[in-house]
Amino acid sequence: MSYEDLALHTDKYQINMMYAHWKNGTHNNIRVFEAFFRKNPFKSGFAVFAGLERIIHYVNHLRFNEDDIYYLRTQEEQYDEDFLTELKNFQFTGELFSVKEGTVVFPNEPLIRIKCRVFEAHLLETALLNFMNYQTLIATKAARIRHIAKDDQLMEFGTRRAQEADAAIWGARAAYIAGFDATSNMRAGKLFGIPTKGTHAHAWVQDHDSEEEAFERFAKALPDQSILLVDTYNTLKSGVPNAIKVGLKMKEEGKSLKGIRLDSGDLAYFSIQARKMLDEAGLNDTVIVASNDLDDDVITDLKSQGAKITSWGVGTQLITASDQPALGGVYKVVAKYEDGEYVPTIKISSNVEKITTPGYKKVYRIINSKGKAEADYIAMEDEVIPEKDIKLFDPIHTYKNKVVSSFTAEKLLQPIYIEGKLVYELPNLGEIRSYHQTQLQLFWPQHLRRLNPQEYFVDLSEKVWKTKNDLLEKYSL
Ligand SMILES: Nc1ncnc2c1ncn2[C@@H]1O[C@H](COP(=O)(O)OP(=O)(O)OP(=O)(O)O)[C@@H](O)[C@H]1O
Ligand SMILES: O=P(O)(O)OC[C@H]1O[C@H](OP(=O)(O)OP(=O)(O)O)[C@H](O)[C@@H]1O
Ligand SMILES: O=C(O)c1cccnc1
Repeated sequence: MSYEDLALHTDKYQINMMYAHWKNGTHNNIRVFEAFFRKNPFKSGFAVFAGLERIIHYVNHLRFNEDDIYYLRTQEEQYDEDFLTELKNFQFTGELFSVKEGTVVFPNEPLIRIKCRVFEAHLLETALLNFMNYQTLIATKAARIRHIAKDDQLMEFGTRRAQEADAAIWGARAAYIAGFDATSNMRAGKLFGIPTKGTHAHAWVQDHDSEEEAFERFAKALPDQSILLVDTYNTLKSGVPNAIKVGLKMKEEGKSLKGIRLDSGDLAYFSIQARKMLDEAGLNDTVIVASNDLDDDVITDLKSQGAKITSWGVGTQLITASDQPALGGVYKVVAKYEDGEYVPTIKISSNVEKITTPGYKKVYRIINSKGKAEADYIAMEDEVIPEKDIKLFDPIHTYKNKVVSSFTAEKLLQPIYIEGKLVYELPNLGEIRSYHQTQLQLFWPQHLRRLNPQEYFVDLSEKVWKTKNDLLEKYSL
């Protein structure tokens, strides 16, 4: 893959803060920032973390080139030349921890933690959130679709409606992580190794004198991908009968018609009728593929109507996350590193949800003796958590608590960069996809269901909880 120069892929206020720090001589102060989101998207009970690989590409290639420096000079004459020289020598020198792609994650837990010079931390914020927010959103939407599609085939068809080229390919990758089987985007296939699949468009049928001829020629050219689009003229009166004629000829030649695709009309009714017609003709192995503005809601409904569709092409609604077009992930400072110590900092808000959780922290997934996740548990980085009898309590209603006696505590944040050096071995996409499946096994179905899922708890250690409350008290006016 070729890498773009993304140093200026940031908000101007980040460069302004970098400048002001530099001017005041505070740019080398070490700070800890965390990226997290406050609310699950799509009223889901969870999200699926994605975006780390792109973040790693970004950090690895994070340099200001001559053009960038020239541009900055033209934009702000107050930027001192020595500051621009400092930018020329910029590289990430800090520490970055992250959860792995494919991890099932929840609101208000750190997904990425950065400890570095404040100068670097500011520059990274915008790009890092841009990648994490979009890819996590699409992976979560894809997981919801996979959840209801069960074992059916899912194909990602979104490129033509995606918010430009980057969204198309990284969205295809996020969808694959969360359980889609293939993408129609050949570039995504090439870059990431995602299996590619495709049928044909109406234009193919319209380009021939008859629908039957169109089907025959397509099937002859590509017997292994013979999925015929049957709705150009009349689905049940011409499309399906013509596909059956071709299917029977293929059968005589020892081949098989792989499928038909429905792309309009009542997909439940058409699929039920088409299934009958195909079965009566002995084409029991020919599958029915559907497309047309599908999403998890429509697929759920179609299944409840007994639709005979076993393969789904999903485009627009997935790639644009149309029922919630953004994940509100944020990046907040949580600690200052001063005189060898981490000093927790807090952001107070009248909106309780927006109050941050202070401190240089780590997060564990507490897994009980039955192999199920009980809660996530946020502790200070230097805290030693109990080996048994861990007390989990609701941070607001602390009387709601329980003790889990026997458990394993899995660390969610993995070291990615230490002192600016990449220490993480990037898994391949297949490994990420399988890891996501094993993640889902950890959770009870009530947390994973699509509608009104039960909340999964993200709890604080007593030390973190006390630190937060002490700071709240200190700053309460
Ligand atoms: N039986 C069904 N139950 C619920 N939703 C359905 C059913 N059949 C199709 N749909 C969905 O209803 C919507 C129909 O949209 P629309 O009216 O644009 O499609 P259409 O009638 O097939 O026309 P077009 O040719 O413009 O695609 C699509 O999202 C489709 O997936
Ligand atoms: O509906 P989506 O989930 O985005 O899936 C991709 C859609 O793209 C194609 O349609 P096309 O671009 O030719 O337009 P049309 O079928 O809407 O006319 C295809 O036939 C699907 O309907
Ligand atoms: O292969 C297909 O059928 C396809 C691909 C992209 C968009 N619509 C359909």
